[in-house]
Amino acid sequence: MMNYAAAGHAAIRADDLTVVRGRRTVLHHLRFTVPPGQITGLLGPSGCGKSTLMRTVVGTQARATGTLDVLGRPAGHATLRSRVGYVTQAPSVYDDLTVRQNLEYFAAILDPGRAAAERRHDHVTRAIADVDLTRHADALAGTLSGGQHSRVSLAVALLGAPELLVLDEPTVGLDPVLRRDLWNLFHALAADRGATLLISSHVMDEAERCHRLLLMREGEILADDTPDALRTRTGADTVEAAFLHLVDEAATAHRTQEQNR
Ligand SMILES: Nc1ncnc2c1ncn2[C@@H]1O[C@H](COP(=O)(O)OP(=O)(O)OP(=O)(O)O)[C@@H](O)[C@H]1O
Repeated sequence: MMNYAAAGHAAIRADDLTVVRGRRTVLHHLRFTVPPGQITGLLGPSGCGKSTLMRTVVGTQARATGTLDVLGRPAGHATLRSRVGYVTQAPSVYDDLTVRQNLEYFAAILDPGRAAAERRHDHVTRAIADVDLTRHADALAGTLSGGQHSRVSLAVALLGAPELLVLDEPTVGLDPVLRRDLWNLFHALAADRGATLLISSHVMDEAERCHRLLLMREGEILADDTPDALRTRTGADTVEAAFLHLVDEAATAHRTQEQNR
């Protein structure tokens, strides 16, 4: 896993990325990079295009134009399947299987065949331990609490030790203790395994926990920077205040442009 990060390439590189859904252009000519081995937060209000961008990164979004390279390959390339883990907002965990059975099921899809049985067993055991569900490994997923349930989805994404983890609002609905524990896990994955994490949230205080931020609004990227640099640049105390400052700045620039036409 460390090789890609060590080579110093961007984990994700977008240039002129545009995505159309239905009749609407949802992402407009995006250009950004996501560095390897770090946590990049994708933040912005509901409906700004975060999930669409994540779907495009993992290759499940149709009608994307421009360039989008993921771990050095075009997004959605077959070889990325085991290198990218993805947790959606609507996780696909089977409630009538135990935690371990769920993981075994997905591990068998990812790494099939009898010869891989031992490796699969190790990956499953490790993924369950990573999300701190070892004590619940034999519980039916349907009997778990909301927080435990979302950690099963995360464990599925961790199978096979992916180099890039794309997590769509992983902490939504979790209590503060679980949120903190999950963020600690995200940091450990980046620091100890060199994983790259792209994590969306519309909770601005989570921004402070990221190494870098992509701030989005209405399908555009308002800023691509570190939390510190954003606060310094805008003279704001918090990332939330910095975001609001950038929104106002963009609105003023837009009005000026319109007037000069
Ligand atoms: N299937 C679709 N057809 C047309 N437009 C869509 C479709 N799905 C989403 N959209 C639109 O695309 C825009 C971006 O949606 P997206 O789900 O990416 O936003 P988001 O930032 O992830 O929102 P949230 O934080 O609420 O999940 C929204 O305006 C939404 O209405």
